[in-house]
Amino acid sequence: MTAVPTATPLPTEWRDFFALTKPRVMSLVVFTGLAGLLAAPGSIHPVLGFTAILCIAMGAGGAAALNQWWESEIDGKMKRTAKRPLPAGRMRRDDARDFGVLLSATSVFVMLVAIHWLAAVVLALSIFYYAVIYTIWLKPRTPQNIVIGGGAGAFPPLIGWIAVTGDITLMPVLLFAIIFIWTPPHFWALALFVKTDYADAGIPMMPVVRGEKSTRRQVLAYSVVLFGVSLLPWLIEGAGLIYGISALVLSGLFVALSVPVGLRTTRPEDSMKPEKRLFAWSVIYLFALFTALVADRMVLS
Ligand code: HEM
Ligand SMILES: CC(C)=CCC/C(C)=C/CC/C(C)=C/COP(=O)(O)OP(=O)(O)O
Repeated sequence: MTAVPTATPLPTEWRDFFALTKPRVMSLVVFTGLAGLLAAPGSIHPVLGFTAILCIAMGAGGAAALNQWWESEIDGKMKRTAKRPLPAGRMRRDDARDFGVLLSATSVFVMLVAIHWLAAVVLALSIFYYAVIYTIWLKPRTPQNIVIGGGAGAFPPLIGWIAVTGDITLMPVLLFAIIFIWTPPHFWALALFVKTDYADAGIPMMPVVRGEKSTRRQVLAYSVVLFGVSLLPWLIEGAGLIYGISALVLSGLFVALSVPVGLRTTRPEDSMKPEKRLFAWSVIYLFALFTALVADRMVLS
């Protein structure tokens, strides 16, 4: 009897380089970039469209590698991140840096020669924003790191859109705004249940510096603003009814899940369930909202 061949796992080094790109987080980053590209008016040759998305993925992955190169010591102090390739000692720091620089530079270069100069400029800006402005400058200094730094993760739909149209209009700016406003409740929901991790690593995240009560109130406030901002593409008639109704339902649920987070008083015996639920929903929410945007565009055209 012949043995059925089983899939050989990637060699450890390859898996570690892949892990440096934060693949699970970046899947949503790339998805929102794809949604921006598909929702934009006009069309792009599928090969060029694929190239543009590949550039966003490489740029985001390269920036994530640079983020871990810079933070290897801090990552080693937190339970959530201690098993990453650098703090776990499975990779040399210089290799991670070189990998990050190579991916980032290649992504911008290919975007420039194959797609559009403006898409390349905005991609370069977002890599710089995440790797330098957020990681090196803001994150260790201020509890507003997420609010200002959130801009980095909001660029991909804008880049996807520019790849098709070559310019920036109100609609892609609104897509940027949705992710920008979504980021604080997404992250602070998580930070509320890994607060001690950040405190141990000396990172001034909002729950550590301002306390839980203030963070909870801010999560709720941002969620309410997100509700309004997510409806704007529909209100300005940049998207139709499929998007509008989806945004109403999805953002309504976002606010509904933020209420128990926002109004909860802090008691040591409390389980952290509401913030875990909100964090999980934040990820599903963005996938679903951008899917609705694309579905809407497909039906309209
Ligand atoms: C400054 C902005 C952001 C911060 C600080 C942040 C932080 C985090 C952290 C710490 C996690 C936990 C998972 C892990 O350890 O890797 C996480 C998960 C996640 N984030 Fe964010 N995030 C931000 C923005 C974004 C953006 C813009 C996106 C996509 C558009 C995103 C997508 C995700 C996804 C999909 C997960 C779940 C990953 C999983 O299933 O493990 N995040 N985020
Ligand atoms: C195209 C392009 C460059 C996109 C960038 C996308 C981007 C900025 C995503 C931010 C998401 C992210 C992994 C934040 C983690 O914060 P952290 O690094 O503080 O989390 P950690 O504590 O897990 O290291």
